[in-house]
Amino acid sequence: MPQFAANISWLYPDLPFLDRIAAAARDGFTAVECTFPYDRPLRVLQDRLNEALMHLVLMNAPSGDWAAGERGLASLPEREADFRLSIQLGADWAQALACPRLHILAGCPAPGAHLATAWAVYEERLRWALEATQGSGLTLMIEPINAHDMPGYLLTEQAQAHAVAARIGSPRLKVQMDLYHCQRTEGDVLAQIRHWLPTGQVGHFQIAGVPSRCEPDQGELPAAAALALIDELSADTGWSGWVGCEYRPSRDAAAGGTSAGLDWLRPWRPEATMNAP
Ligand SMILES: O=C(O)C(=O)[C@H](O)CO
Ligand SMILES: [Mg+2]
Repeated sequence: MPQFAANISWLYPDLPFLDRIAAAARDGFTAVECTFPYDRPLRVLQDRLNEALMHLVLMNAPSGDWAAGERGLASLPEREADFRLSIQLGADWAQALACPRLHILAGCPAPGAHLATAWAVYEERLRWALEATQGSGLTLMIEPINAHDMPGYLLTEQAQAHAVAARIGSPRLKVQMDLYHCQRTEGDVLAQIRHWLPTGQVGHFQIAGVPSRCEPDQGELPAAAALALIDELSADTGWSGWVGCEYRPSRDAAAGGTSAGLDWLRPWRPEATMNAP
């Protein structure tokens, strides 16, 4: 059975960030993931995770000036010093939170930038990050992201990410396969899962409906078939990661919010106590 993590940067939007951990626990999750936890007190975050008996399984390294349009620093030649600091900070937080996976966003090269240089810088930076975090137990993640949501983002296709991971060749560098981005960019998501999961280079899945990015069963993503395939291939290959629920709930608080929209998850967690009716 796939294991599911609630992405608390996206789910439970009607609650304060820290309260989303307990809300996810009430809905039967045993793990959460998030994007950027850095503006909350680390100690409080640790306490909330411990109180809810919740694992944090994925977070992002700081990714530059988000408000100014930056989406990671890893491929930006002029941001080397800031990139290194972001990895050090992200790794420190991940370790303090016992989070085993740290996503490093590739970044959006400036319009007109020399792309071959951006790719070379990206690979060199990932190698540096692996070296800098050696002995930490952290797995570093790279994620192809679709160009509708993140115009100009360097890494958009599964094959690009897998080629980078294969060239670098570290068991601590894995691909974060977000089925929402994959379906939007490349389509044919079942064939993509069947092709890439057995490589051993997929370290995490995420899921959302396409194109709305709401509950996974809304829209064109074959969510049930995708989860069944992950289940089947996990049994064949021994894959044992998480599926992050990274979507924007379609129901507001008055309509039951995130919890009421979790019906799609019910077949996959028969043992869990879920608040959803
Ligand atoms: O946007 C996504 O899909 C992600 O998973 C990243 O964390 C970007 O924040
Ligand atoms: Mg994602």
